[in-house]
Amino acid sequence: MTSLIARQVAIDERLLQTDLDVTAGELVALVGPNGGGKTSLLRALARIEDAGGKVMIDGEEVDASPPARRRRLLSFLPASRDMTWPISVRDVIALGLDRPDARRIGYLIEQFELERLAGRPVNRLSTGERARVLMARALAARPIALLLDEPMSNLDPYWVLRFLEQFRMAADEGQIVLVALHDLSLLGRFDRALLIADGKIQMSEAPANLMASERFAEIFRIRAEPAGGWAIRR
Ligand SMILES: Nc1ncnc2c1ncn2[C@@H]1O[C@H](COP(=O)(O)OP(=O)(O)OP(=O)(O)O)[C@@H](O)[C@H]1O
Repeated sequence: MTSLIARQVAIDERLLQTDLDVTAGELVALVGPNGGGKTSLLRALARIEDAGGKVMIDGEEVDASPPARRRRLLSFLPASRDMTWPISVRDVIALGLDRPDARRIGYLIEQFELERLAGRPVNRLSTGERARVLMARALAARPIALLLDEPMSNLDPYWVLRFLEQFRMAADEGQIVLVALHDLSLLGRFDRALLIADGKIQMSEAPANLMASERFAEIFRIRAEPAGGWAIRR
């Protein structure tokens, strides 16, 4: 079974030594308070930062893979939507590929409804539009593992649902999908949720169990309201 296996990854003062197993087909959410370590964990898994330990994807050690292979193993979507270069939408998506593939780019432009914007420089898009372009780029090479940092933070409700649909499709097609997010109302759409705080994975549970737990409320400093939603826990 295709999986991502991380052993003893750590970043000084930000991420304690962490082991993690994620199986293809599983949609996994990563939640936690601000500064808890979500981005640090994703960056450690993507080997963007020197995090020690090792990360294996589908049995291959990421550190030992040449750049072109690494692009097939994983893609990391950063939380920032900043893009200052005047590169066209089509060309930004192409950056996710090793070699030109007009069909693949056309498919992604269609999936993310970017036809009208395809020739426009990305620095002249709205934030949500840029989020769609960056997601298309992250998917372009059909990487085995998708490591996505707050991909839905700037999206309208339609696009939140469309992104969730894309993630489910990716998982169903055998990709590994790990998504950091803050919107707890979306957690129920995931198969498993990891709660990270103080640089440590504190819990790994089915979302409903996680949200019903005392530890979850304590770490987030919120409590569930009887009528739905959340209140500050004092
Ligand atoms: N470049 C950096 N250098 C040093 N410390 C950092 C750096 N980036 C983040 N940190 C610290 O590492 C810890 C974890 O940060 P991280 O960005 O991983 O959290 P997060 O869970 O993604 O937070 P948020 O929800 O605010 O995006 C925080 O205490 C933060 O202050």
